[in-house]
Amino acid sequence: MNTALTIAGSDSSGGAGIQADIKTMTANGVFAMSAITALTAQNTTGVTDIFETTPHFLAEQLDAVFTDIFPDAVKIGMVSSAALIETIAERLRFYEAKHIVVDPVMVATSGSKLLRDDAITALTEKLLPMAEVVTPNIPEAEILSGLTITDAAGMEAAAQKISEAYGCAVLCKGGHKVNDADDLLWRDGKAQWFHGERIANPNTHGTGCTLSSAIASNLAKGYDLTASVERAKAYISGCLSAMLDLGHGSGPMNHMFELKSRFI
Ligand SMILES: Nc1ncnc2c1ncn2[C@@H]1O[C@H](COP(=O)(O)OP(=O)(O)O)[C@@H](O)[C@H]1O
Ligand SMILES: Cc1ncc(COP(=O)(O)O)c(N)n1
Repeated sequence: MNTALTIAGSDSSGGAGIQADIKTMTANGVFAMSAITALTAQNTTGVTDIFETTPHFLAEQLDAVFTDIFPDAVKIGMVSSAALIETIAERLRFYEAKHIVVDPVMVATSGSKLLRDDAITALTEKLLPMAEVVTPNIPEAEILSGLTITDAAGMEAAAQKISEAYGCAVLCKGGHKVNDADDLLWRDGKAQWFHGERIANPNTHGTGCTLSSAIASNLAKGYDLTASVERAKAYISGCLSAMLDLGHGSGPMNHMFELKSRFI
């Protein structure tokens, strides 16, 4: 069985973070492992507290995973401090980790901040250069590029700038647009668009976590980046189309929309 590791924060409400990642990897047929960067006290309406793992304990988790079951792909999500980012970069370089997908999580769908301001430089300088692909949403792409994005051309310009600055492919996600949900991949100087029908579902808690984990799962199974993004788009569209409605805020998605288990 192919294996994937998520390095991210725990979401107590189960819709985003480590929990979304493990559900996604499982539904996509890979064995999921985790290294937890922080515990969040969170639900669909917001984050009330964050308890960070120490860099030492994060390194211990990474050592435990890499020395036993080497992951075929790694997804990195919420990492709130520069010290934790540096630990991840150092350990992943040491183990020569393959197929690294970085979701530069900055703000939760509910509006709560998940990255300290002083950690942005560590993220760009240490993690992006190691990434096979980085998956910013539009506000994150604006911060990473320093550009304002108002249309498709703006997504291309920002993705190109980030890609050229840090030497990685960039998938600028279109979930924050109004008319469609088209995502743009900038790789090796070329743009490639992935069409997504906009689904009228207000429950989008965890969409970014889910997409990046689905991409990592597909890379783990041996698909190339284009096929991995295509398959991940189909997966997120399925999760959103299932129209799960839980909680009082922007709720989580249904990862079981196509599972045909006799235990469901
Ligand atoms: N309402 C929607 N309909 C269809 N796809 C969506 C919708 N909202 C988000 N997506 C897709 O979900 C993925 C995550 O996008 P986005 O919401 O922009 O990320 P984030 O959760 O990081 O803010 C992207 O592939 C995006 O196109
Ligand atoms: C622990 C954790 N990690 C990430 C997110 C971002 O979620 P989204 O995928 O909705 O941007 C979150 N809300 N909580």
